[in-house]
Amino acid sequence: MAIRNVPIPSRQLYIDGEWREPVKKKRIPIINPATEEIMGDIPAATGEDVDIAVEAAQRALARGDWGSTTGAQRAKYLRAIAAKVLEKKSELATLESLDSGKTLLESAADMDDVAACFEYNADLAEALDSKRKTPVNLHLDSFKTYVLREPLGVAGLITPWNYPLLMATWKVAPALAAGCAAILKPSELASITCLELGEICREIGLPPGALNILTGLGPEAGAPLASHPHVDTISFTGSVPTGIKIMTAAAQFVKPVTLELGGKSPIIVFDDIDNLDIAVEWTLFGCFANTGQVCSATSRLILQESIASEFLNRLLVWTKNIKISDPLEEDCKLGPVVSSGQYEKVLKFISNAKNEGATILYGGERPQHLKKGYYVQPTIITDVNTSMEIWKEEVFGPVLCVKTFKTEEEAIELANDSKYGLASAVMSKNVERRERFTKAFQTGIIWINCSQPTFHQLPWGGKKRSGFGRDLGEWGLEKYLNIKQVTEYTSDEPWAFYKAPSKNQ
Ligand SMILES: NC(=O)c1ccc[n+]([C@@H]2O[C@H](COP(=O)([O-])OP(=O)(O)OC[C@H]3O[C@@H](n4cnc5c(N)ncnc54)[C@H](O)[C@@H]3O)[C@@H](O)[C@H]2O)c1
Ligand SMILES: C[N+](C)(C)CCCC=O
Ligand code: NA
Repeated sequence: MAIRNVPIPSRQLYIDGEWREPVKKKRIPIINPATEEIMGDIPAATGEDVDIAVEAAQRALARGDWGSTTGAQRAKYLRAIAAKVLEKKSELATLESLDSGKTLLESAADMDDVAACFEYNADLAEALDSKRKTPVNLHLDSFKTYVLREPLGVAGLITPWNYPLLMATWKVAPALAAGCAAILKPSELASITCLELGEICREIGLPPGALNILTGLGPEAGAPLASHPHVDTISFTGSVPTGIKIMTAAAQFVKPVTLELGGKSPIIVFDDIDNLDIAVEWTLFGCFANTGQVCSATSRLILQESIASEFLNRLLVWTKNIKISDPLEEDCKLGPVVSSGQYEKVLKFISNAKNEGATILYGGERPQHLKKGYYVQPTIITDVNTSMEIWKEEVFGPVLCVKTFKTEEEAIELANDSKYGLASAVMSKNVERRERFTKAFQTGIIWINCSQPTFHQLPWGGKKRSGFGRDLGEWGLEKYLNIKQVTEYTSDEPWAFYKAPSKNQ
């Protein structure tokens, strides 16, 4: 399905329903991580453009064509966006692969997820109409009360590069479903498909200002959004250090934020599993899908000692079978990491692990057959202890570290031995054991006998240093709503708290 040489569209910022050149006219080159070549460029917004976009968003909220819409009306726009994404699926998937290095297979799956997420949020928007005004019965004659669910206002959405259009959609779709006006700031490392979302919004006639898309650098475009006094909420997905900066900036205005940050998630494999190969494949997928650049990657394998050597042997056989190539090649299962910076970072983690005394059981280097591009072999690291960097820090690359355990207590202690708390996986056929682990895991997402399957009906997010708040499901929409209580005094009788003045007073 690949259109191999899809031209890279040259776009401006998408503000107020049209393409606008950034005030400072700056642009950022787009680099193809598979070839290291410059393919085009994206506009670089600054604070001046943020101001213009915020004003456009405020106008959209004040105008009837967006600000007074019902959920059902907004659902029509969301469904039209979903249909356009599917119509342009092969072009968008190819652009996503060219920009981020993800395999075409995964980019195509992302586009299906993007469309499905817009459709799902269209359903939520429709359902919102019946929940817009909810009476609350106090069983009192003198008061009538109800609760209104209203759009919160202007939503700032700041997203990462690992699933460029999908992570944006997890925020754009519910923000629009809720009736907010949104400003999306995608990652400067992969913004092409997010700009194409602007073109889709233009084509389907989304009211001007309802969604604005500002590409640019974090400190120049993201920071002014986070600290803008008229941005009512920030929803962020990205790294912990940036999350801290955003929370600090938002705190100056007591602005609500939700943070979906990184992780170092465990996958525990017990010796009671029925089928070793099935568990091996989930282990690989859990850590090497999207070249390991997944916030929820289960990158710490915690393996029961009794099956460790057999499991690792099988893991090696499967790992050697992974096709590493240009992400547009058929059957490619592992593409390059996103950028030279990420490439250096991943290799540094591997060399630090070696220097700390761990063993590189497999991989650890650039694949021999690929001379250009930011490629790293899928890497398996053993002889790891819990004080090592490789055990504690998120690599965000195809690197799995392994520790063994004897008892359940040991396994759970190792699993929870992390400052992060995004996801955990357990592989076991014992139902009671699985329940014990589900309860004991200190994370927001639990996978049983699998790792990574994600459904847009379910809440997505973590605890501890992985952040707070949820994307997806009905929880993903709630954060874009203002909950307003209305209390009406319905009695004809005076309140009679104060002594009433006499007639001649
Ligand atoms: N929990 C999740 O759902 C999830 C999903 C994807 C990625 N992640 C995490 O994201 C990280 C990788 O993504 P990344 O490198 O793009 O993260 P990042 O924090 O560098 O960048 C994320 C976004 O923030 C912007 N940004 C950077 N500095 C900023 C500032 N000072 N103010 C405002 N915005 C700023 C960037 O331009 C980008 O758009 C990993 O740690 C990963 O775990 C988490
Ligand atoms: C589990 N998914 C679908 C790969 C999405 C992960 C989002 C964070 O990186
Ligand atoms: Na890129």
